[in-house]
Amino acid sequence: MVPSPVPSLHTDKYQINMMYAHWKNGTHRRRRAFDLYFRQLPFGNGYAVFAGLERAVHYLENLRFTEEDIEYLAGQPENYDPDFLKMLRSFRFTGDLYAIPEGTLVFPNEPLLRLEGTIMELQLVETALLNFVGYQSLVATKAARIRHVAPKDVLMEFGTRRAQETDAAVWGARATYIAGFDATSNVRAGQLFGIPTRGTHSHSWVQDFDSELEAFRAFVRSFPDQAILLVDTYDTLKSGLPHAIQVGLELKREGKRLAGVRLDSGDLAYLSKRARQMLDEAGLTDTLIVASSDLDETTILNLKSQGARIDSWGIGTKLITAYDQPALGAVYKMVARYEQGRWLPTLKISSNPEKVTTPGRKTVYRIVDRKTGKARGDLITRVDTVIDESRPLILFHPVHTFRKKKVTHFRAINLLVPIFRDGKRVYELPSLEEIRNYHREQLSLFWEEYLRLLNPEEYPVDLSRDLWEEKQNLLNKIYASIREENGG
Ligand SMILES: Nc1ncnc2c1ncn2[C@@H]1O[C@H](COP(=O)(O)OP(=O)(O)OP(=O)(O)O)[C@@H](O)[C@H]1O
Ligand SMILES: O=P(O)(O)OC[C@H]1O[C@H](OP(=O)(O)OP(=O)(O)O)[C@H](O)[C@@H]1O
Ligand SMILES: O=C(O)c1cccnc1
Repeated sequence: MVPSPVPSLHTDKYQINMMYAHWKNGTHRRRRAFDLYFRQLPFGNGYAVFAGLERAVHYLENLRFTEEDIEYLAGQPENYDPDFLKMLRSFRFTGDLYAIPEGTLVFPNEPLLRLEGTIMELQLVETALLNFVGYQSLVATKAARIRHVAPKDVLMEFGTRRAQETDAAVWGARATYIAGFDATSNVRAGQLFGIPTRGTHSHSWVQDFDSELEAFRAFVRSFPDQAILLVDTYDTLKSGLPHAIQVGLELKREGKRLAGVRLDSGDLAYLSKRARQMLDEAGLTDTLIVASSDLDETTILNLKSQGARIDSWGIGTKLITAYDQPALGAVYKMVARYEQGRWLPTLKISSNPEKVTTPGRKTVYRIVDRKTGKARGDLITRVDTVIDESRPLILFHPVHTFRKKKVTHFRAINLLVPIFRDGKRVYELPSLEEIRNYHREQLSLFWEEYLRLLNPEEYPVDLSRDLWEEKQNLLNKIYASIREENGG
């Protein structure tokens, strides 16, 4: 099922104004190239998980200005020329898109998307693309951190009620599934994407009955074998668990099973250990223990270190809102201009050398050691660079250039694949299951040193020598011309 299209006006006003000014100047058809990337890893993690491509594809494919959009723009104080608005009626995305597949582990400064097209269309789409990729990659990365601390447990995404509105809830749920979550509570996300949906019940279910026992009996009657009973409405150890056990034993006598109990407050380590003991002593050894309540990777890791006996985790607020880092800070920068039949690299200078953009149309190779099957580093090259796998490759750090290494017996995997050519989609979107499996394979390419949660090793992302030199030359040229203009 394809979600409803993203409106073309889901953009910043300045994009429309630049489109208009280009149109007025007759420069709107200039061909340009942009890279979308981020500069810093979120949550102190050693990698990010790329997500957001599927939405970007639907968006670009369906990009249209409706009559209502045009009417709205006509009423704006900018007084757009009616001919410009007329032109928008037939507006379509006509450019090329290259992208890294969803689920890939990605690193700072690598182009995640490269777009080539008219300046007018490439300005328009900037905002929405940053919006999709930034948020979905952030949530996928947060989910990957949680999966890392609970590799074998059942992980359920419970965030919708705390999410930043509807789209964040459903696309966020999808991002968590890519990164290894097992299910979501959001039924619409299940319908749209085929993610398994799960649910227990709330405190109000228990409050709605005269007694907790009656509430539990009524619930399991509707879901024999599947019910998970929330045991903390009154008193977890003295009321909730004894009642759940009583109901569990009644089910057992009928040849059925109490699927689980959910702990939602108190000391989750202590309570889960006691719950396991009480359930086991009653013979309910296959009744699982689910926990929820403000969880994230740090709490889960702590609970595990305390010996918590929790089989399944329901995680909401801190996951869906990327609580400890609410934005990825992705950027979209012009990297090349097509002039007189050739692409000219362009860059944006910053006082911070790490923020100077890398000019030109580029791609990213993942260099994988053939013996160990592990990634040695990523290499950003010019788009037309072909890496000869039969010859040794020298990788060097783009800022600390003395940090070098020689790699032999490797595979060089080009991460950027064509998605659109001349506005036509040339890429078949993989299924969500394929993306999720691919993500798991991606993780196996990396040594644990890059994957650990705390102070991970920095994974090398290097520039090819010619690209590095091109950047230095362009920088020197720009500074020389600034000096000249300022009288040396
Ligand atoms: N043993 C534990 N070690 C570390 N953190 C824990 C442990 N048990 C629970 N927590 C976490 O401590 C926090 C407790 O939250 P809070 O103080 O709101 O209390 P609560 O028990 O959830 O009560 P209520 O839901 O009634 O407000 C939650 O984030 C929970 O995940
Ligand atoms: O804590 P989070 O990670 O955000 O997970 C979702 C929370 O949402 C529910 O609580 P809520 O108080 O909203 O409703 P309830 O009555 O069902 O407990 C649930 O019980 C979890 O505690
Ligand atoms: O199914 C649940 O237990 C659930 C779903 C969403 C939020 N809190 C709990």
